Amino acid sequence: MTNRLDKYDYFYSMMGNPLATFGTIAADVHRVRRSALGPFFSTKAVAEFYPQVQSVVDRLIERMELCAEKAEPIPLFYAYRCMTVDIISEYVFAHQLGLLDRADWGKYFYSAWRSLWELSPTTRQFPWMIDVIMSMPRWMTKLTDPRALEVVDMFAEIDHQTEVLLNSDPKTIEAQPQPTVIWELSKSDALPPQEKTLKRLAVEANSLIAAGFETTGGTLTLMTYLVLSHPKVHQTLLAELERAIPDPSKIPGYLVLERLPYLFAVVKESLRVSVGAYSRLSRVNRYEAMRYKQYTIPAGSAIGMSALFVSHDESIFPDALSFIPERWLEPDGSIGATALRLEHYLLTFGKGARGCVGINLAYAELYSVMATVVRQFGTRLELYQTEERDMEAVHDYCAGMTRRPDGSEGNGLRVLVKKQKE
Ligand code: HEM
Repeated sequence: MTNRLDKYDYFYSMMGNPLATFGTIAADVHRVRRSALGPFFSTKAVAEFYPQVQSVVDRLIERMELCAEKAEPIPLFYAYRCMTVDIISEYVFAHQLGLLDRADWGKYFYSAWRSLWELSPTTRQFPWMIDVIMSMPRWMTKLTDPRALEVVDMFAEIDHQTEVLLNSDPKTIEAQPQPTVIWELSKSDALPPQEKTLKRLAVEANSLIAAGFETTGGTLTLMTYLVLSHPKVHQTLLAELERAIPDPSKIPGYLVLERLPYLFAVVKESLRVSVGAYSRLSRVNRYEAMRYKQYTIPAGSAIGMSALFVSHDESIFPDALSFIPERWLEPDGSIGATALRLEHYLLTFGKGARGCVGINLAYAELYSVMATVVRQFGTRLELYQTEERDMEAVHDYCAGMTRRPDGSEGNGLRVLVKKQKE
């Protein structure tokens, strides 16, 4: 069978701009874009960028400490999303969108995005609606839904930052210790000139920020909840981190962290439980018919599968609805053949040519945040008025989404950090 599978344009029309790598429909166009983009998300590239990741995580910790002093609950649902936006925007165009500094923990920003996702089943049927929303004058958008202005303004800000970056002095950009993705793409020999226009690069920047923000923020939210609602897991993880990291202000790089067996198991099991994309990620073979068992699938048919069916398959993950990090480890608690076997069935990042390009960055964030938050706050960290229903994926907007965290449907993840004893 050919591996030239296109994305299914009907399915992706509601969320992917076809100019971006994510939303590219045709396999041959995608191959060119991915080959230019991929190297900036390799293990080596992410390791070079990692100090920036850790510095944003440290800012989160500082803000959490301030809340601890005032005995204020921390809306981690929002805080994690602020952090992931700031990290990915730093990498994409060397300019953080600054959500972590917002007094409201980016609640307004999230609410605007959320409205866009909630519209997505409708815009899939009527894709022209997106263009209508985007081309409305500001006053009309404000009148229709003031929250949508936040999204429209963010798109405009991303276009602006892309332009600022592309007009920067090369010496300033190239003096930075790590590459800046959009800058590097604009200079890439792997892309023809029409792929390096301001318009296309701004769409790519936009798409990278969208792809890297809710996904990683959502996984971190669920993972923190799972750890805190399983006291034995929390204790075991904390004990491992205390042994491996004697000084909590010196968190090692993620390539070191991912070798800590229990942390590794917590991250993998959280990814499995989170599922990622609940929808069937649809593909089309335009070129030839495909065979599945005794069936022939005609060329041009859409096919797809949801990761949910594998991550909840009892024959692979017994007691699949339970959170059991130990299932990833050998009986002696080490990482070995079991992890290798189960990894094959972990579809949260997708697989193959259209699998997640940001997987290494996502892992860097998951390991860094989990190690830092748990090691830093230890047993001072506890859930605050958060219930299982706040974590359930009850909406399928491609990614599974929880109830709105603004009190209208649920409350998201909130934690309390008890004040440090003098
Ligand atoms: C836990 C976090 C993440 C999860 C669960 C996740 C999941 C996925 C999945 C399932 C896909 C395949 C989508 C499809 O087939 O339509 C995908 C693609 C993609 N992801 Fe992620 N992702 C995560 C983090 C990130 C990050 C941090 C970035 C930042 C760059 C990113 C960028 C992308 C891009 C650009 C694609 C499209 C790849 C292509 O078509 O070549 N993701 N992701």
